[in-house]
Amino acid sequence: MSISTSSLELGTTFATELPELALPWRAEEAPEPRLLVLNQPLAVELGLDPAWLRSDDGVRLLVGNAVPAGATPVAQAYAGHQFGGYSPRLGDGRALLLGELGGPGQRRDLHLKGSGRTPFARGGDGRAVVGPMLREYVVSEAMHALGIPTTRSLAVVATGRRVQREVPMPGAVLARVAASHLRVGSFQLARSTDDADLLRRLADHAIARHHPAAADAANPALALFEAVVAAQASLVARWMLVGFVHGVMNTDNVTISGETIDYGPCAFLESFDPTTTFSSIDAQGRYAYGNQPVVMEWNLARLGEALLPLVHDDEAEAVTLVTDALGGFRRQYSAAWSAGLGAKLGLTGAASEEPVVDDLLRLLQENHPDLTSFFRALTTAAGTGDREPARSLVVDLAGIDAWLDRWLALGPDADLMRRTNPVVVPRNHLVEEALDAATAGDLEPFGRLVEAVTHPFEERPGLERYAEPAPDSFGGYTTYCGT
Ligand SMILES: Nc1ncnc2c1ncn2[C@@H]1O[C@H](COP(=O)(O)OP(=O)(O)OP(=O)(O)O)[C@@H](O)[C@H]1O
Repeated sequence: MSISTSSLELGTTFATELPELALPWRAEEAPEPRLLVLNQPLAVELGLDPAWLRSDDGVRLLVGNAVPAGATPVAQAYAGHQFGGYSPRLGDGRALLLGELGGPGQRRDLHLKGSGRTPFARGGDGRAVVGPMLREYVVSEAMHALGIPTTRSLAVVATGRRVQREVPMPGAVLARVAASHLRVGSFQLARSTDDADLLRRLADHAIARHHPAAADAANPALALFEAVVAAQASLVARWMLVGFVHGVMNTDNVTISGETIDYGPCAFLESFDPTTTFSSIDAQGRYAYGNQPVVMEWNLARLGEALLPLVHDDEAEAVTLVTDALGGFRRQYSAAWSAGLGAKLGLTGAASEEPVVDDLLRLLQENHPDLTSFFRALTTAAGTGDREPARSLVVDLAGIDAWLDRWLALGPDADLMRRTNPVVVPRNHLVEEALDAATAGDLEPFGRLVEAVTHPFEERPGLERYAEPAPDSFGGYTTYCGT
């Protein structure tokens, strides 16, 4: 494949269809760009030549120093509720949509994060630093490997610039790929302008790009809303099943596509405790693990409000229709959670609806075992009959023995459990260790971590430590990884 910056074609659908939400802008020049990590499989999937991306020319593209001919990089405008408070004007303060890869039906955004100040930067410096960008890289790729819809990470490039944080840190740009960067906040902004045509064009754009079946519905805007509700109910159930805590579920971090976006103060549960948060800026625990479904429902209500004028001319009727559609969230979330939990226990069909499934939650809440280890221990019990690994993780031995008797009597499918319960998730202490090393210039631990978390269902010799909880158990660990 022969490709260069000048021959790379990037679509401009968003910029041309929604100019009110797209501010043409250029990245800040990176003085000494250096590729830290390239996602070779993703590059190939996108039809990009990894060897070219590694070249000086490719790295200049990935850091924003060069723009392909015909491309129109834009900062995208959006609004959003952050920790419950409405910000009317957010937008990409430190990011740019370079353009779209692929044709109709398979368009994907190529986007830069950390590429310099834009008119949406407010007081920010427009920059990002190596640690958090590598963190987004490794966690998003882990999520993808776990089968959870997510934005993807194509590359992280060090800029060669020191960025002022608490102490000066090495700067970096993340090249991110997403089904799109349309957010609930994009609709909130469009609605706030009172420009009915803009709101309509945004909905049409979202339907064409993500939920094309809605175009043929009697009420396309309502069908779009229903499709986003369904996608997000499924997504949050998947987060909950692996113990993922997003950490900053503001409406500007909820996509219309149903992909997970923005890996800031996120982490995976270790000890099972629904009140767990990992973000020091979330003092109230608004975005705690156990709150995530209800927070997502709240965020979707904000999307429903934004769509009201498109749903029906009569506002009262529109509210009724949107409220009914939002009611689908709880049903769909519960169905996805129950089926997923059943699969984690190797149970399908009627067996997955047995009370033993829900009874496990009580056991988990009372004993706080490490979530990932516990389900792998159950996998062992189903496969070999060895109950000791599971027993070793709980205090209430009589309780677990009685529960194991009832569950094993249902004949759980150990193969299904092996495919469903990861051995490896990006545990916080391992991520921090790898990022600290990378920030100091040693990328080897990061490479090993990526290798482990992108094969989450494999028990591989030499990688045992990636399956182990932190030695001091991270139940109460709080971090905000900064930006
Ligand atoms: N250093 C910064 N300079 C300028 N703007 C910033 C900076 N950090 C964050 N922002 C802006 O603040 C808002 C909220 O930030 P948040 O951390 O949710 O987004 P992000 O991580 O930068 O990007 P994304 O949500 O696309 O992953 C966004 O509008 C973002 O562009």
